[in-house]
Amino acid sequence: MTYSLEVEDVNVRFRDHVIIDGLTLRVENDEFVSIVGTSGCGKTTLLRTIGGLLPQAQVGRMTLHGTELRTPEPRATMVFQHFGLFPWKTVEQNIRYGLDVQGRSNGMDARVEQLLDVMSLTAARDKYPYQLSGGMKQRVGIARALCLEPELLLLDEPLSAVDAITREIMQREVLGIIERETRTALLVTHDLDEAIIMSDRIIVLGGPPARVVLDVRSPMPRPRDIDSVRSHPDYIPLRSQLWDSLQSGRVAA
Ligand SMILES: Nc1ncnc2c1ncn2[C@@H]1O[C@H](COP(=O)(O)OP(=O)(O)OP(=O)(O)O)[C@@H](O)[C@H]1O
Repeated sequence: MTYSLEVEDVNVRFRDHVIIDGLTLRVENDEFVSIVGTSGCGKTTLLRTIGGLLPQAQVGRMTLHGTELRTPEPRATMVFQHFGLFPWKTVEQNIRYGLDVQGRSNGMDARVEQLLDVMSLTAARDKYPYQLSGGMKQRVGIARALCLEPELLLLDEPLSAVDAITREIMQREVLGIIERETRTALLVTHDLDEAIIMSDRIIVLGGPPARVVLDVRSPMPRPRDIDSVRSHPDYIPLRSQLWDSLQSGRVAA
């Protein structure tokens, strides 16, 4: 088994409040894994720990392709729920930001153009965030993360702040991107349908403290598209299984 990400024995507490207590997680190469769970069970805390954003987290072992992961690194890039765009930078400048910080901008013009094109942002390249819709801002956030060509994409409810129609459009786009770019990805979401549509594997967390209630592999093969997933005979049974696990995680918490 080739694991891309290995996280063993994660422990996080905020003061006396234990949020994660000895959780272990492994993600295979190019696997798209969703983490679902009721509000407050520790999903974002787990993602932030993996992204190196929680210095107080204690982790027995955390590696990406065998190399230790401790602090925020371009190898593991996060896309946040609230975009995190710089209001004074244009779309293109926001996408290039990570490259600029790392001094990697030279020679990356083709990559930036490709992402502008893939994200349907070419016509908006000189616009500022205040001139963009929620869905466009989110595409800029995802393009900025992809521009760094991360080995691991950490997605913290990246589609939660957009309306239902934009959300479905974005789901289709992100699915397409993941299929084309084959990235290992961890997605935190509240949305069971989104988890089923996007994922190779779904982990249901209960808690806090966060613990794995269910770890299930999708019966729907890649390449996936929303319509074929929704009409798949295993869609409803899988959704019921996830829902039951969510309830059991909540009751036992
Ligand atoms: N910086 C912090 N300081 C203190 N407590 C925190 C901090 N961050 C998170 N918590 C607490 O840790 C618990 C888990 O929070 P977390 O954001 O990880 O949950 P979540 O499962 O992502 O929730 P949601 O689905 O509502 O976003 C919550 O009780 C929250 O109040």
